[in-house]
Amino acid sequence: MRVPVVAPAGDRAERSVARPFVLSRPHGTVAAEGIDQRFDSASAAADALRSGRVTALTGALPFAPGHPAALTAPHALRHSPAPLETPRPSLPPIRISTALPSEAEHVDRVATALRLLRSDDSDLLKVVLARALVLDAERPVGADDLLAALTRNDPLGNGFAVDLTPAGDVWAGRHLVGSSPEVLVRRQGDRVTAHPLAGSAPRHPDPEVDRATGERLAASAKNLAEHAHVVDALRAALEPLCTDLEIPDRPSLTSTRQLWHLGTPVAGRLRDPGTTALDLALAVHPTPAICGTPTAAARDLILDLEGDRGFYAGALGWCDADGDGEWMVTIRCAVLEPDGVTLTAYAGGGIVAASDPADELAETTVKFGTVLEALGVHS
Ligand SMILES: C=C(O[C@H]1C=CC=C(C(=O)O)[C@@H]1O)C(=O)O
Repeated sequence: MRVPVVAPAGDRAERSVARPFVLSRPHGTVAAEGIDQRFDSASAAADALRSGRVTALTGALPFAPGHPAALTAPHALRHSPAPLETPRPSLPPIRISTALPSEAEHVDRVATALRLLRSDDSDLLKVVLARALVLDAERPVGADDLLAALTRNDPLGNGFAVDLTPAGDVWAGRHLVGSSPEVLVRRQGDRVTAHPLAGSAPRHPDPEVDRATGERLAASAKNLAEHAHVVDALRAALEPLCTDLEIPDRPSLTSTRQLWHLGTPVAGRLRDPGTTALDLALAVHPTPAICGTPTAAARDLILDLEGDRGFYAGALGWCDADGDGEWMVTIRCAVLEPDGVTLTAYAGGGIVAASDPADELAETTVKFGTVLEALGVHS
């Protein structure tokens, strides 16, 4: 999957979100107001926060290390204690124009990954492969309207919009929008929490079938194996940074409007109060929920098969002067081009030795539902 490059439109400013960052969550909304400084380097931004040169950071981290981040030090960080409440936006008709790659090519890529996962010559245990859909809106749409549509369509009020301009010229005027159900890491004082998700099944309109589907997922050896990689990686990344790490032995069921997931609530206490939420996000990213195991082998295969993912499968969030903050895994999302009419939506799924290519394709189709349903796109 290559991120399409579209020439910036002259009237970009009119359509950019007034706020460079908004994250709506069930427990509250955080919005950035004004821009003091922009960073394309996460480590430079983390240093600036630690030294007190900036008082807060918001934005997005890319999937691949070394690629530009899109971080903003805002004038102010506004907190409100509820999910974003907005009037229903009036969106133009939006249609799917292109699948990147084609469905057949995605199936081929999964088959390639399976050959490695099943080979004695490879140490690959899990890899998350993704595909993209390019969407065309009939007339220009603003990131704020997409944020409103995504947040209103999520039963819990999850939604985000991030201005990607700090990442440099190619990203100027582009916005990342979505509704992620997955908390990468959250810090409140010395309390650290995370809620990794991996393992999926589609929801069903019939409540009995729906419940049975969830129960089957909770007992599925293939999905439990897929999930265990994520929990193991989080434990390894958080243990040096936390005491009293509590991780249940088995995942529990969690759901979105479109999917059941296996999720594990993780909690611990910070060893060093100087470790910020951004430091924690950089320590745990990329988890095997969006990359794989071992990390380097999975990332190399992803970059080889898909090309640059940009900000899909990265992280987005905020961090304040106390070091508190929340970072979400960048999934169930799309990038809006500066022209306001072109969107690229992304969906991926974890592949393990027991995966089936056709099922994996179907899983990505269901995952696209989060963005497509919210925007009224019919495929
Ligand atoms: C990579 C995605 O989802 C992740 C999060 C939950 C379940 C997943 C799965 O079952 O494969 C993925 O790990 C995505 O939505 O693009």
